[in-house]
Amino acid sequence: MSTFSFSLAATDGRARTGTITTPRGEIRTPAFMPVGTAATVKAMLPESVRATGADILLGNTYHLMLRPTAERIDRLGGLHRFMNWERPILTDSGGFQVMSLAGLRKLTEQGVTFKSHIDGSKHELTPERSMEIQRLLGSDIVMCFDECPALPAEENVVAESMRMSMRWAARSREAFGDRPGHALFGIQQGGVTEELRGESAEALTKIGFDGYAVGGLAVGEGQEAMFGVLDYAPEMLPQDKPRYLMGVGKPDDIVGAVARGIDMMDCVLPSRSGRTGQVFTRRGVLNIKNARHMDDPRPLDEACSCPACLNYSRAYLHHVFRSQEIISSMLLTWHNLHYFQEIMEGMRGAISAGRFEAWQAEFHATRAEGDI
Ligand SMILES: Nc1nc2cc3nc(NCCc4ccc(CCO)cc4)[nH]c3cc2c(=O)[nH]1
Ligand SMILES: [Zn+2]
Repeated sequence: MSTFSFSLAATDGRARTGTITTPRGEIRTPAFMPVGTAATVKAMLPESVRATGADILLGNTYHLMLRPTAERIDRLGGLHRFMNWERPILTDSGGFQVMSLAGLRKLTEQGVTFKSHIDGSKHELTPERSMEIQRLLGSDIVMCFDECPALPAEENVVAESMRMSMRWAARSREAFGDRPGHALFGIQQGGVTEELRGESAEALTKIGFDGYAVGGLAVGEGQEAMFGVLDYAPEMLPQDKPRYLMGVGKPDDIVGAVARGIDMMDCVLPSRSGRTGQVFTRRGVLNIKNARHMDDPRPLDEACSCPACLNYSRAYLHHVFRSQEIISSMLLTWHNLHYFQEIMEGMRGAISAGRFEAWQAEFHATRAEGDI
């Protein structure tokens, strides 16, 4: 079947569970997307990413346009072939990464020009160019080209930025064209101001998209302010389309977002923190570099079935981390991604069974404070 569709299976309060069907496979929601920025989920083989339970991963327009370029990936058969991941890929549109990574940026109504953080070469991103890059990559879910204002920002600055992003959303939609089996997602902006979030949701719904992201969050506002926006923003978006919260987050951010109606999320946290020794478990967070693990024969998490927990002790993981051995990044990343997917699977089951409240209570109860 060469179409893209979303079907809701059950709801429990504001939480939802369902399936996104794409020509490259199904995505079970709520879904967590591992981040594969430079055509790899760092320290993981694609088959290992799949083994953690991921149905879809995220790629980045900004990084791939700079190196190896979208044209080269297209000539080599597209991003799926290039990175040996044949399941769905969502690509971010580049604007956010330009503002957080590139040098010498110039932002106009047309788009943004910038210098590569890799070699200083000059580049331009516009809604039209971002759509072309994501088409060359072969992305299954394409994100509109938007502008995410850095916080803190005055409300009038947020309003003007949001309105430009809405004009760019229309240009993105126009440039995307008609591509059966491929989806284009709009991105809601508006900071932490309910009226602006409503104006953005109205503008996007009028243009019409296959899914809708809540953008402009996880930019330093903190969990309380983020949840405050999520208390109203997701439900401003069409209820029959997937709702994607960009850049989130810690386990308790993810659970709180699903409880407020979010269907998809992505975050570098499990992979990036795995490389710094930070391990997420159902009883809280530990850092394997701490000397207290040096003689500990226990696994990271007695209840975890990932390869790190089945076959290695904390003592070993402490040793290879301290020794800066490559296997350290492999095992800790695998464990963290496995744990994040286990949270998603737990929520999908709980929402289906109408017991999400109880599941949330259990999730919060088992998280000890401090050392575990
Ligand atoms: N197109 C688009 N993309 C986005 C990506 C985002 N990513 C975030 N937050 C990521 C925050 C984040 C950054 C680093 C780490 C690792 C810490 O060790 C964790 C979270 N917010 C975001 C907002 C947008 C947005 O409006 N538009
Ligand atoms: Zn594990």
